[in-house]
Amino acid sequence: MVVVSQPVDENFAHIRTCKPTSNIFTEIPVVDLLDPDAKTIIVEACKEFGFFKVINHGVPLEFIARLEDEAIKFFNSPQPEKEKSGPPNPFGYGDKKIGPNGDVGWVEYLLFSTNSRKLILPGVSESFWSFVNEYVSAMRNLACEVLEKTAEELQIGPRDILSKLLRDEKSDSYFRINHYPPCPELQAWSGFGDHTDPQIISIVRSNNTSGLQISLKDGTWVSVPPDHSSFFINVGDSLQVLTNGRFRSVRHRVLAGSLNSRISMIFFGGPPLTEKITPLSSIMEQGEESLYNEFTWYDYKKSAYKTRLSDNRLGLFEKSFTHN
Ligand SMILES: C=C1C[C@]23C[C@@]1(O)CC[C@H]2[C@@]12CC[C@H](O)[C@@](C)(C(=O)O1)[C@H]2[C@@H]3C(=O)O
Ligand SMILES: O=C(O)CCC(=O)C(=O)O
Ligand SMILES: [Fe+2]
Repeated sequence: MVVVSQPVDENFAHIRTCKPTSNIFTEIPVVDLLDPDAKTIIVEACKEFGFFKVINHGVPLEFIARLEDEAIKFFNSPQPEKEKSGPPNPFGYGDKKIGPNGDVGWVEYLLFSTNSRKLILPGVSESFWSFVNEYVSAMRNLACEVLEKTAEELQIGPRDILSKLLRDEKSDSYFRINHYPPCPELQAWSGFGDHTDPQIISIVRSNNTSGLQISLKDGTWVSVPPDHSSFFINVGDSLQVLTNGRFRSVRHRVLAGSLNSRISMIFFGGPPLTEKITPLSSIMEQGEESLYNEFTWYDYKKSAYKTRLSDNRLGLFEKSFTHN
C-alpha cells in the first residue's frame, strides 16, 4: 500500500526534533476482550502505562480496510483538491500545522467532529463519509465496552458510569485520520510531537508501519510495535482526573519514518461540554481529596486550545499548581 508523498513547499526548519530511539517495547499489555480476566488487565494497564493493546475486538479487518483505502485515495489526490477540505478550523484537512499555536509535524490529516453528523466537508466523497460514520460508531462501542469493563473492575457503581459520557448524544468526541508520508530527512522531523490526549479515552489503529512511541512512568520513550489488526487504547487527561490520578494519561508521540507511509485513525472519546470533570465520588476513599480543581470539559478544552502540543495541560488544574 503506497501513499504518494507530497513535496515540502514551506520552510518548516524550526520543526521540533525528536531524540532518535528504537527501543522496541514488547511488554505492552494485551487485552483479549474474550478473556474473562480482561477487565483486570485493563485496569492494571491503565494504572501502569495508560496504554494497552486490544485483540479479539470483533471489528472485522475488511471493515477497517475499506475506510483506510478511502483515506489513502483522499491523501493521494492532488494538494489543491485536499486543500478544499481545509483548513482544520476546527474540522477538516490539515497539512503539517497541528492545532492553533504553532505546532508542526510531518503529517497531513483529516479531523472530524463526531457529534455534528451533518457536517459536510467539501472534497470528501459520500462513500468516504459513510465509512467514517460507521467506523466511528464501531469505535464508540468499543470504547464503551472498555469503559464498562473498567467500571466493573473498579466497582465504581453502574457499569455505564463512564461509558454514558460517550453515549450521550452531546458527547464531544473527535475522529482523526493521520497520514505520515515517508520523511526524506530521517529523524530531522517529528511526525506528531509528544502530548497527552485531553479526552477520556482514545482508540488508535494504524497500518503496519511503526512510529508510535509512548513514555513510560520513568520518562523513557519506547516504540510500540505496529499491529494493523489490533487497536491501541490511550488513557486521556479526563480519565486521569475522573479516577483521581489512579489512571495515567499516557504521553505519546509519532516519529516520522524514511521508507513507509503511516496511516492512523484515532477516535477520541470525550464527554459533553457541560460535563464536570471531577473524580468520581464512588472511587474516592474515605478522606481522600481531589487532586484537581473542578472544571467542565468546556473549561478544559478552552484552556487546552491555548496550549502547545507538549505542554502539561492538566498541570494548570492541579490543586498544587500556583499561578505566578
Ligand atoms: C496543539 C494542539 C493540537 C490539539 C489542540 C492543541 O492546542 C492541544 C491538544 C491537541 C490535541 C491532541 C489530541 C488530538 O489529536 C486533538 C484533536 C485534541 O483533541 O487535542 C489535538 C488538537 C488538534 O490537533 O487540534
Ligand atoms: O497517529 C498516531 O498514531 C497517533 C496520533 C495522535 O496521537 C493524535 O492524533 O493525537
Ligand atoms: Fe494523541
